[in-house]
Amino acid sequence: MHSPIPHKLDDKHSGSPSSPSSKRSAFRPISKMVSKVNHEFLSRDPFAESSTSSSGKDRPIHVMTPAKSKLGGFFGGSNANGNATPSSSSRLRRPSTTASDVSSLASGSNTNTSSYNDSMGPPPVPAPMPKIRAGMTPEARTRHMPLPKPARREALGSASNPQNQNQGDVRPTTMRLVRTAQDDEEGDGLDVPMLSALGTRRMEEDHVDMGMEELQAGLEDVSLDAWDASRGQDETVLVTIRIRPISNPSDSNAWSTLMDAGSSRPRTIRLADGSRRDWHFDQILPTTASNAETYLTSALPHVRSAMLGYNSLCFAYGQTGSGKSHTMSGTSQSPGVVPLAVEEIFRIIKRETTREWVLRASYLELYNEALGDLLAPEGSKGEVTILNGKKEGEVRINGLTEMVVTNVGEVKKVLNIGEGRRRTGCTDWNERSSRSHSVFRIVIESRAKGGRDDDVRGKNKATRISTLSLIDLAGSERATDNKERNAEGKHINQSLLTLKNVISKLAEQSAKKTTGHIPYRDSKLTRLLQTSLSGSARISVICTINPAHSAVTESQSTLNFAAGIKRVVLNAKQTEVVDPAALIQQYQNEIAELKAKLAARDAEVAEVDNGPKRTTMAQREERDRFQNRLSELKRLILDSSSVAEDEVVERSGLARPASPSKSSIEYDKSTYSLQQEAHVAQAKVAEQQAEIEKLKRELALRPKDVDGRIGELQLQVDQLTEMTHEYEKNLLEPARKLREDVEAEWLPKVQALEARAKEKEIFYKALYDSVHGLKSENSKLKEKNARLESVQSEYGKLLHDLETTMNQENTIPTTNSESSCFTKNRNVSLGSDMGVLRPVSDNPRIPSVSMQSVNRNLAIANAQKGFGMRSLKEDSMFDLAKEVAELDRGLLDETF
Ligand SMILES: Nc1ncnc2c1ncn2[C@@H]1O[C@H](COP(=O)(O)OP(=O)(O)OP(=O)(O)O)[C@@H](O)[C@H]1O
Repeated sequence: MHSPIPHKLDDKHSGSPSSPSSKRSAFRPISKMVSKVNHEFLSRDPFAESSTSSSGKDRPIHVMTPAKSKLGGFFGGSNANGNATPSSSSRLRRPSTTASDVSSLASGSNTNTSSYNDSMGPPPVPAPMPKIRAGMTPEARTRHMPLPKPARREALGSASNPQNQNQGDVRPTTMRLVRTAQDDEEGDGLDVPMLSALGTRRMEEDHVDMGMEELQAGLEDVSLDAWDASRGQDETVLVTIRIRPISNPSDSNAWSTLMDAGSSRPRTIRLADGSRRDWHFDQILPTTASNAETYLTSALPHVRSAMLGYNSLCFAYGQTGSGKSHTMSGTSQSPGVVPLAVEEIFRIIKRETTREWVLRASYLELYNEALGDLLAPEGSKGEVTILNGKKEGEVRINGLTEMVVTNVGEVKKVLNIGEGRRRTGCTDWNERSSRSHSVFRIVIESRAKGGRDDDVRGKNKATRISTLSLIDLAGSERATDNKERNAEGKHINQSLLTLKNVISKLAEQSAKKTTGHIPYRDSKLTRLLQTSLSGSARISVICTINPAHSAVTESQSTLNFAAGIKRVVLNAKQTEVVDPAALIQQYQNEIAELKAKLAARDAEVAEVDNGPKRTTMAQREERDRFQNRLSELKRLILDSSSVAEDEVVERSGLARPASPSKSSIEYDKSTYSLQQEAHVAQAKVAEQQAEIEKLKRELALRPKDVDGRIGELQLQVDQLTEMTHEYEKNLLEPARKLREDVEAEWLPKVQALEARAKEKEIFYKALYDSVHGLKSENSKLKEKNARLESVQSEYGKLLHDLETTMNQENTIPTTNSESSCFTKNRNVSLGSDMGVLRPVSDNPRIPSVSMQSVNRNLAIANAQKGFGMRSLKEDSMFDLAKEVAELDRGLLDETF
């Protein structure tokens, strides 16, 4: 298989061919400039105002000046030399595809079913599945169609009105919103035709026929020119909304879609919560739409347009993680717009038998406001710059590598190289988020085959030159904690914001039919798209939205952008020019020259030597060179026979190596030429055989190498493990020693201190207990003392009372013996002569009554109570005396 031929764009021929042998210009590294960026991407939505202000303006108005409409350049046909003749640029109609489209798209992912049900659970992950046609019955339609709210809507008619009733339906299938005066006052922000003008049905079925079969059938056997002729005049951007499947199973679809009467696909979208704002677009693809369906409805017309000579642009726009890359690139199971478009290109080449083609592909990215060539040769800097084109508003790219491609496999190579170099990163929202805007571009040159000799030399032959640009924009996003992601995010948001501003201004000018300054230069993205956006390309925008409730704000912003770009009017022209700089022209010139040289050489040899056998080695080598170059050039110019039958039929074409291309056989070649060709072919076969053998040998050696390498790596791992152990040992040993020393020195001290502390604690406890005991004893003593005092005072009182009583009664029965005994023992006597009980003492200094003596006397008296000489008062005195004695004794005991 041949590799794509690199072809460098220089600043003289941006988008136009330069000699394949021309040297590549110098490269410089992709700059990683980080400029200050407006963080308010999501909040600053230029459409938020314009959409509300343009309420009721339902038709876009073309305002492009003729000069602008003819712009060429990077996305607008860089080879256009100004002689482009305006063709019947026409209103965009939905095309259909051929039978081969049908078969190729029917592989697995091309389901023919769609879901619009808000309340549905998560849709199935796209996977190969049989094609199901699940159209609604009229009954089902009727069952699911909600009745309009009475205050806002009224059915266009009732079941009794046959005008509003489909055959077989029991309810009207059309309804309309009635615009009330209140609506007009409030302004509902609608920038699209009111539903009243459209007649819509809310779709709640699980699966709806997307009309793919009709679409495909309609394109069958229709030539490109016939298809183009069937299109109308005016053209706007084809705007598709694609709702990705719900990723969180517990979430539900925040959006609902409505089907217009007579349309096979929904065109109106609104929030499922019933809010009044509707957005209206060319088509809305539900969560179940496959990549193939997306491609057929949204990109196929633009691929066809590009093959017809119209510059065409298809890009995906949407919040990060909403499915842009899935839509544009897809997977091997479900290829996206880019691989399907590539297949379509070769399918068309195969079908259009009257034309020949040259294709060249390039791939660039815009990362942090710096352009990078994704196909730049290894080691080169890949410097890419945007320059002004020949005409006002036209831009061209300088320094971009272009590969001449001849089959699907070569394009796959180009894509793989570019994809491999593209920057992606993990964000909070997308594990493999595109961190740059990427532009995959194919320049398509074609012209009619055959013609007069001078035509073959290309003098008078018109060439169609156009560019198909397929763009995967990076997604708008919020700030994160990651610095690098944030810096990238700022640049992404800045460029998308500028894109929004530019679209908003273009839409405004379209509506007002004015011209004015458009800030294309505010970002490289808009500068890159300038030629296309200014009207000279057919544009399709696939706006992807995430149906989650948490993403509603971002989705609304995306829908506003989509509504804005829908209002931009285009005026793309078919570029068919006589351009000597066209690559196909240069190739044809070179082929003609080589043919002439070879013919002259053959004639020379025949004349001199009458046969090829006598030619010199140098002559033979020169001839081989001519012949090889001729073969190579013929290979690069494609026609119907260049595309192998099986190359474009299978949907998985991109996943397998491309088949070798068939070159046309020339029956008028001389025997010598054929011999030479056979010789070259044999040499090539031998060379390839040697290469195969070499590869086989390498392959045979490989397991050993792998084992050896594994062994080496294992050794390294062991060494590293050992090093780690050593390191740990060395690092931990001093710490351990230090700990031991410190412990040895301080442990006894600490223990002694702890023991002392414990002793002190015990001592303090004992002290505390004894103080506590003393305190309590003290308080008891105080109590007893108080009681003693009270007893004493009572005793005194009683004594006093006794004395008083005795004085009054004057009689205490005593005997002489008793009183003498009493007197004798205690120096106290009871003077019987006086008749009163009073202390009697020999010592006149002894007080008359002493506590102790009385006590003793009374005790004695008590002992003598058997004599019966005491009165009642004496008894109580005895008791008291007894008590006092006890107290006395107690006090004495406690004291000692
Ligand atoms: N229609 C869809 N069907 C199935 N899976 C989808 C669909 N859309 C998106 N996805 C999945 O969602 C994830 C994010 O999608 P994708 O990378 O395409 O988002 P993005 O918009 O390109 O994000 P970013 O701007 O961050 O690059 C991927 O795993 C992708 O496979």
